[in-house]
Amino acid sequence: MSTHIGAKPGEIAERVLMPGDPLRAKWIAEHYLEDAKCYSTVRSMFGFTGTYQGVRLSVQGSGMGMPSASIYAHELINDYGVNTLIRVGSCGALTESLKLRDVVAAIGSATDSNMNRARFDGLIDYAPVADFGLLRTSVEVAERRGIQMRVGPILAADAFYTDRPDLYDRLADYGVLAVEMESAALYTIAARFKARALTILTVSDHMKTGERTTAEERERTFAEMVEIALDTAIA
Ligand SMILES: O=P(O)(O)O[C@H]1O[C@H](CO)[C@@H](O)[C@H]1O
Ligand SMILES: O=c1cc[nH]c(=O)[nH]1
Repeated sequence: MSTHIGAKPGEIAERVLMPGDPLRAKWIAEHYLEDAKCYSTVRSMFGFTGTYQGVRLSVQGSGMGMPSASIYAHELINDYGVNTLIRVGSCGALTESLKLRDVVAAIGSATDSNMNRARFDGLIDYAPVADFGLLRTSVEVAERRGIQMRVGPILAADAFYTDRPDLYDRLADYGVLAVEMESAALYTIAARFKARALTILTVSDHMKTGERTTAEERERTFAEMVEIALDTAIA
């Protein structure tokens, strides 16, 4: 096992879906994978491997925020040979052009995290971006499935609760669609270790209208996003 994942060598597939919520990982495994086997319960951050349409695939919870997601992305790639990571998460919409439950693919990720500033000695504003091939495939899959998926930049924020909603409005002026808490770290770590990464999100909260989904919906009802991610992962 690695420091935070209790799998034996070979128990994790090369392609992994990564929700923040470990119970969403369980739900995805139970609903979409055949012969799903739980390979890790360390910290209750569940991971499962099974097959989807005959292709071996894993689902691993990553927790909330960039420090947690960084640990799982790092260990999946470096300790288990994972080469494809697709985050399936929830997000807050920053623009009225998005509705609750819309699906968003993150082409790039702005961030207020200090992790990349530290990585580049505060001298470079590194631009974390999605793998182009995965992004293109996800767009094709969404079109094929008749799902309207928005593609654009998002914000990966360190804090869920903000004192500066004015900055969300300013980001929206610059085309940033939504806020979540992991994508910048995921894209950066994947780039560093030559893996492919993509973030697909469902709008669970709306910053402009105040609407929100329930915790149960966040765990279970993001099927369109999950199905796009599964088809993209095995393409
Ligand atoms: O639904 P998940 O994947 O956890 O993603 C979002 O939800 C959490 C906050 O509620 C953060 O992890 C954020 O990125
Ligand atoms: O990070 C997140 C995730 C969902 N909704 C938000 O407002 N923020």
